[in-house]
Amino acid sequence: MTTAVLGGGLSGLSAGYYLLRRFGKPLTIYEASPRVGGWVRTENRKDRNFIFESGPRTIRPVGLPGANTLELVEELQLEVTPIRRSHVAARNRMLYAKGQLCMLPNSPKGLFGVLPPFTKPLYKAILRDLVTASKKAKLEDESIYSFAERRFGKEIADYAISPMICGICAGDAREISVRFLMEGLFEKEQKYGGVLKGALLARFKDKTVDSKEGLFAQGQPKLYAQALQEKWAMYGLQGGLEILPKALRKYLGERDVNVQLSNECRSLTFSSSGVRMTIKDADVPVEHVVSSLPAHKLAPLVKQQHPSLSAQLLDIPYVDVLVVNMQFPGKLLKQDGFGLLVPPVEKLPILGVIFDSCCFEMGENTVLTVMMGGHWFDQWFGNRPSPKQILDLATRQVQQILQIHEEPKFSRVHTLHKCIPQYTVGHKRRVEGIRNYIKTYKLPLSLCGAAYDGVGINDVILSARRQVEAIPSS
Ligand SMILES: Cc1cc2nc3c(=O)[nH]c(=O)nc-3n(C[C@H](O)[C@H](O)[C@H](O)COP(=O)(O)OP(=O)(O)OC[C@H]3O[C@@H](n4cnc5c(N)ncnc54)[C@H](O)[C@@H]3O)c2cc1C
Ligand SMILES: C=CC1=C(C)c2cc3[nH]c(cc4nc(cc5[nH]c(cc1n2)c(C)c5CCC(=O)O)C(CCC(=O)O)=C4C)c(C)c3C=C
Repeated sequence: MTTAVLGGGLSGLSAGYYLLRRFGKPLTIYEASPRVGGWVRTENRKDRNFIFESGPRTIRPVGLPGANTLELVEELQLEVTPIRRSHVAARNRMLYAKGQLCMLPNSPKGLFGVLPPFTKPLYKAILRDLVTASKKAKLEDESIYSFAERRFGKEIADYAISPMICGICAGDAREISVRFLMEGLFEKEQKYGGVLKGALLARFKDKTVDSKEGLFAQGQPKLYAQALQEKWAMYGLQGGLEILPKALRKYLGERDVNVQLSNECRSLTFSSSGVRMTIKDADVPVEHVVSSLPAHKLAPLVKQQHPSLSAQLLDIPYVDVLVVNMQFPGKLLKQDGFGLLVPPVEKLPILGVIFDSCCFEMGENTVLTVMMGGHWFDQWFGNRPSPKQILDLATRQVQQILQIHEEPKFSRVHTLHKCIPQYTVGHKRRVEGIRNYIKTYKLPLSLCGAAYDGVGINDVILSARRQVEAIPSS
């Protein structure tokens, strides 16, 4: 079978890896930009012993998706930097709320005291779940905010769930589907009438990889077993996360997979014998195409032949994020940790700050990443401020929140346009609709990537694997 992949981000490169394993060659990956990696981008200042990440920096070694990524990392022989559960970056997560830095509880003991910004001990929210009946009419979906408010109260929805959603998709919890992060809990609530019961059941699941999934023929990956044994909370890669797409590209190139950079796909035309891709101005036929493109980028490619599919793809919204990396000489943080999130009820112009130099060894540097915009991009940045204005704003916020009064010595401002999809209420149905359309019209097209089956690195790699495994053999 001749196959091609659209997009050389992590999902597209992973699709290439799994396609090579399943169908062999010929195989070509078409990437519009002059580099691989998509949103994964590292600036490694080896000369000064620090790293700036404009996209992701850590991966969670959790469950089947986590094990799957570790299998790939092992195959590519990459060096990981584990962050164990005992590490300060795993233990200390903060909120900036009500004018102060607040440490989130990191042990069951923390549930019994009154920890600002909360005004009641957190165990009371759990009790509330136990005594609150679920809605009489069964729900198919709802926002994660309304679910949390219903089960645990408004304070939890505002100060725990909403900032968490900012730290995963820069989105507004009032719009994001409960199925995005809490599908299991939501379904158990719908079935049993309570989340706690569901949570208890979920604790027994997912500790080990379910061999029934049939993903790992040789047993669970060694690195995953090590991560479980050593209690990793998350991990990075030595040299930064961009090492992963670069290593995938090298692996594929060494096996004669054609990775064509600066080769944008401009349209797709399907027929009974396969699909014709317009790559730049050339017409390229293949039997099957795997698209890892963001949904809004795939939509125009299919619009002429399949306007309804195109419209459904455009129904998946995206948001813009501003990322400001800053380096300061010396150790300046008063409190180490992973970073802080700002609950949207605070109405501040930032979503949060990541303390990169606490997560990873960066010598005598303080490296911070300030993230802004997301769902609230237009509200704060609709007047398109200059990079200098954005840097000044981020620097003032760092001064105010972290009491760091120096100016950063090195900095970078990135505007990430439409970088993260929003799984708004009804997302699961929308994705089913898109895939049903493809099935009904027997289009030789598979969809993977952040638009559909999860926005994290683990999700996009696993989605590539599952989509490749589901391609019918001709
Ligand atoms: C700020 C930020 C922080 C994040 N932090 C984390 C984190 O800590 N942990 C985590 O697990 N995940 C994190 N993520 C999510 C993670 O980065 C993404 O899920 C992942 O990188 C998405 O990969 P992808 O391949 O699906 O998409 P993309 O990276 O968007 O790749 C798609 C590729 O397709 C190319 N393309 C577009 N149009 C065309 C065309 N017509 N023809 C050919 N090529 C085309 C693009 O140039 C791009 O290279 C973060 C994301 C962001 C934005
Ligand atoms: C502490 C501050 C954080 C900020 C600010 C932040 C911004 C931010 N994050 C994403 C996308 C993702 N982040 C993910 C994981 C993740 N993010 C933070 C913290 C901040 N993120 C933490 C502590 C973690 C690890 C999660 C954990 O251990 O519980 C992920 C992956 C989620 C997964 O399923 O593994 C994504 C995706 C964006 C777009 C963003 C911009 C504001």
